[in-house]
Formats: sequence, C-alpha cells, structure tokens
Amino acid sequence: MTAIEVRRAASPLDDARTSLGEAIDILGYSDGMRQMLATPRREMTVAIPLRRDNGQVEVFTGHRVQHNLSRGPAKGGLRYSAAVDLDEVRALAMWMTWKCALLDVPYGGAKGGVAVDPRQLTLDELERLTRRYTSEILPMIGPARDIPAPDIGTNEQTMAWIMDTYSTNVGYTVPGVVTGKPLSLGGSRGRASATSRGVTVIALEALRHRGIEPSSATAAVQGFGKVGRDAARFLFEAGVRVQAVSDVDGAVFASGGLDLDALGEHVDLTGSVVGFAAAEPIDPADLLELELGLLVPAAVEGVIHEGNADRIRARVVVEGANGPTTSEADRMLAERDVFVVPDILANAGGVLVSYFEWVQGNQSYWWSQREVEDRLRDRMSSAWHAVLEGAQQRGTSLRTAATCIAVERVAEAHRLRGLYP
Ligand SMILES: NC(=O)C1=CN([C@@H]2O[C@H](COP(=O)(O)OP(=O)(O)OC[C@H]3O[C@@H](n4cnc5c(N)ncnc54)[C@H](OP(=O)(O)O)[C@@H]3O)[C@@H](O)[C@H]2O)C=CC1
Ligand SMILES: O=C(O)CCC(=O)C(=O)O
Repeated sequence: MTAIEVRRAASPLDDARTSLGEAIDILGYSDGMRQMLATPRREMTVAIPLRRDNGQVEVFTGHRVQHNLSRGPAKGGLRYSAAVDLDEVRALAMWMTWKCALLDVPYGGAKGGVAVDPRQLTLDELERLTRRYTSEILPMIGPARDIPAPDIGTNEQTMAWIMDTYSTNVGYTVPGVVTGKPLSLGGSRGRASATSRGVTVIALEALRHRGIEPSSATAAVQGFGKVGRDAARFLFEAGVRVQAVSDVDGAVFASGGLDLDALGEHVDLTGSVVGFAAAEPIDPADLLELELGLLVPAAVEGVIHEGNADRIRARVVVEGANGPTTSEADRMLAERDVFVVPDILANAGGVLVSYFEWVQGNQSYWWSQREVEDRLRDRMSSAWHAVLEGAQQRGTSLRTAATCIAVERVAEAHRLRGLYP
C-alpha cells in the first residue's frame, strides 16, 4: 500500500474536464469550442521492450500526449511511475496547456509517461528504457514540436539521455529538444529549484492575502522530491515553521518546526524521511489533516478527495503537485472557506524556467541565477495578481479564474489562426 491514500470516484481526466467545463460555461463558448479544447490533438502509445540486467526482456507501456498546439510547440514533463495510464497523461497534458497560457509562455501543452516504478530498475536499465522510449516517440518531439522536461520519477539525467538519443538520430546536437537538462549540457541556472521557488512565491502571496504573516505561519509539505523538498526549504527560509513532510514511505512531524538541513542529510543517506530522529513519525494521511496555516501537496493527484476534504484544517492549500485536489473536494473546501491556489498557477515556476532555458538555448546566451530568479518572481507575481483579480471580478474560485484566463488565450489563438470560426 502506498503511504499516501489516494481515494477517488473520478479520474484526473474527469477533474481536468470539470475545471474546463466550468470555465467554458462562464466564457459562454460553443459546444464545438468546448469539444476542441477538451480533446488532445495527438496521442502516441508505445511498447518499450527493455532488456533487464539479468538478460530477460520486459515490455513497458509509454505515452506522449499533445493536448494543444495553438500557441506554440507542445511542452510538458515526462513521468515514470507505476500509476501512469493514458487518461492520467491526457489530464496532465491538458493542465500543461492552461499553465503555459496562464503564464503567457508561447507553448501548447503535452505530457509523457511510462508505466514503470523507476526504483525497481538499475541506472543502466533506466538509460535503456529512456533511450527506447525516446526512439519510439521521436516523430512527435523536437525543439519546435514538443519539448519534454522532468516530472515524477525523472530528472536531469533522463533529459540528457533523451537529448542524446534525439541528437544521435538527427545527426547533430539539439539541446532544445528537452529542458531541465544538466547545466553542462545547456540547462538553465535555477531550473532544478524553479517549481519550488514558484510555489513559495505564490504561497507567501496567498498567506498574506489571507492575513497570515509568513513568520507566524505553520506548514506541511506532502512529497519530498524535486518540488516538495526545496519548497519546504524556501518556506523555512521565508520564516514559515514547516512542521511536517512526507514521502511515499512515511511522514515526520516536529511541532517546533523541522530542521530541514538535518532532514535533507538524513534523506540523502537513507533515501527517505522515515527514521529521522529529530522528529516524530506520523501517519502520512494525518499530515493532510493537521491544523496549519499552509498545506502544500507536492506528490501525486487525488490526495485531497471527498473522503478527507472535510477534515482538512489548513487555511491555505497551495498545489505544488498537479491535480492533488479532486473536483468534489475542491467544492467541499470552498464551502469551508479553505483557500485553494490551483496547480496551473502554483507550480508554474517549473515550466516558466523551462521556457527561460529554451530561450537561453536559442540565443546561446546564459543568464545568471539572479536574472532567472528575478524574472521567475516577477512573472509568478503578475500571474498571481491577474488570477486574484479575475476571481474577484467574476466571483469565482482561483482555479476557475485561472482556467478562464488560460482558456480565453488558447481560444483566441484558435480563432486568430482560423482553425475555428
Ligand atoms: N518537477 C517539476 O518541475 C514539476 C513537478 N510538478 C508536479 O509536482 C509533483 C511532484 O513532482 P516531483 O517533485 O518532480 O516528483 P519527484 O519524483 O521528484 O518526487 C515525488 C515525491 O512524491 C512522493 N510520491 C510519489 N508517488 C507517490 C505516491 N503514489 N504516494 C505518495 N507519495 C508519492 C515521492 O516519494 P519518494 O521520494 O519516497 O519516492 C517523492 O517524495 C507532481 O505532481 C508533478 O507533476 C509540477 C510542476 C513542475
Ligand atoms: O518544465 C516543463 O516543461 C514542464 C513541467 C511540468 O511537467 C509541469 O509543470 O507539470
């Protein structure tokens, strides 16, 4: 059993379509436009035969979905997780479309996934799997077509293998085919921590908006991976008392605040937050229900659902993960005045700096860490204010306001291009 309970009646794709439907009802678009925006443009499902180190062959299933291409090349991460399926990838691709449009980066939305638990493979096996997946989806990707990046279970090394496999096939080095690359291969300063920085910018805005000073706030972060770990650290640096964090194996709690440096060292040594001596172990499900200023779900979809939404006691929820709150839970939280900042705004710092990486690569001119972080902060803050204003003007949740802004931009691109009358 996974440590974090994911219980849901609907799928992430249902949730994604519900949010889109609510935005379209407000915008008053036709059924044709509704169908067009709900439907992925291109999908590819591939079989990935992998020779394991012991010589046996196992076949894995991978997907790449391009949800929308009206504003530019498709963009979105690649996920390695046993839970990956086509509908999940479709939902994640749709959210990428809205996220890119909301931040006004010139991309459409895409996502990829392989149904594999990367922890069960050796590094050599992961490399072979990645190269074969890349070869299979090669016709879909490219710096002007579709640009993968890291997501759950993938990292800079995965991007380097994709870049190399693509480049070997076309006959020259193409750094722009992926973002989230190692710095030495044309990655951007600040990309590795960009999603977490963006989450923190938005979390601090949201806390202040709700009248909570960060220096007196408490927080919990679910997920201690690429997003959760740095988000916890940046929140701590901003004065927030981070009381609890979790990973797939368990959760730890310290009422006076976790020593995140010591916890980081423990995780580097052991691979998990479990067993950290300077905190008490708690049930990961209880982390979500702590009385807090701020809850940051930064793991997987569907963790706040109709079965636990009425027990969430955080005043502000900032979605570091994609789709952590189901549509039903969203409604229940709104009724209880829990302030939810949606994924397409809260975690957009990652794709924003991916865009900066692509821009720097196109110019072969590199920005300093400071430049990247300043631009990230500016664009995240502007998006926050636009969404907040939209929500106030329309009298909607932040999620609906954010989706409306994004959908309007995508629909306008369709109209101007003449793809839709
Ligand atoms: N990386 C990025 O730039 C971006 C990521 N996101 C989203 O943020 C979320 C986290 O991504 P990221 O940090 O990159 O992924 P990582 O793989 O780096 O970390 C994921 C974390 O979540 C935990 N986790 C994974 N699966 C489960 C599960 N089934 N139940 C409970 N916990 C689980 C992992 O535990 P363990 O360490 O024990 O495996 C780990 O702590 C995802 O929703 C992703 O789509 C959004 C925008 C950008
Ligand atoms: O950096 C990117 O291109 C995509 C990041 C991502 O997958 C996401 O925002 O969910």
